[in-house]
Amino acid sequence: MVIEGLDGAGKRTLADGLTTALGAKGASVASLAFPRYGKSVHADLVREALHRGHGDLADSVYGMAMLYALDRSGAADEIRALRSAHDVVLLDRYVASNAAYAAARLRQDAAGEVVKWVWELEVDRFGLPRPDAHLLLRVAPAVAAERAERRAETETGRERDAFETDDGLQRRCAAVYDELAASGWLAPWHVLDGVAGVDLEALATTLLGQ
Ligand SMILES: Nc1ncnc2c1ncn2[C@@H]1O[C@H](COP(=O)(O)OP(=O)(O)O)[C@@H](O)[C@H]1O
Ligand SMILES: Cc1cn([C@H]2C[C@H](O)[C@@H](COP(=O)(O)OP(=O)(O)O)O2)c(=O)[nH]c1=O
Repeated sequence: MVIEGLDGAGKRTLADGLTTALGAKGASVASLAFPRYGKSVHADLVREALHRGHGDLADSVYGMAMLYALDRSGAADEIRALRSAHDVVLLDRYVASNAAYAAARLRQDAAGEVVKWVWELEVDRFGLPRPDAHLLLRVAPAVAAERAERRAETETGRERDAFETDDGLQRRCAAVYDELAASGWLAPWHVLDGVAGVDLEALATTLLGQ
């Protein structure tokens, strides 16, 4: 089960809440967040590039997308193992993040070239496990930006990065996410209203009933 959405949408908060709600129903839950900072060299390079390290690396849409994909590729076996050991595996961001952000950066839509490239690279070539479903935590870009900014003020080590401070990118990314959800890209999508709030108990029941 993959949670997707803009920076600051509340994905980590949802993952924590859902883990508790699923656990209360007796389900065993494992979770993993991408990029795997501190666990994969590719993820650490991403973070450094987003904070202006490594020269002009962050300017390359395909270069950055390749690093995110390599991080996931290194986790493929772990995901498979978690899947066989747990009822639910919750992933905070996955392949669709690459599709949404790369398309938004290149001003393409969900039918564009880079979204196809992401699929060919990560699904066809790297053989990453396909999710059963996506949860799109949908909030207006302005709300996500405000939450990310507040988090940056209160949590150390969470300074907003090059993508998070780019309002235009976040707006275009929201539009691509909506298109990916509407087309059922890679797996079915459930759209959640991240402003009204999510009924965790009802969501846990729905997910376990699938
Ligand atoms: N439903 C919500 N209402 C208000 N604030 C929220 C909500 N969900 C998360 N937040 C806050 O917004 C910030 C970003 O949430 P987080 O879960 O870290 O987002 P993400 O993982 O999508 O970047 C955090 O400070 C969090 O406490
Ligand atoms: C996982 C992933 C993230 N991203 C982007 C989304 C975010 O703007 C950025 C960092 O990921 P994020 O999960 O938001 O990390 P942080 O803990 O720093 O908030 O990387 C991609 O472009 N492709 C991907 O595959």
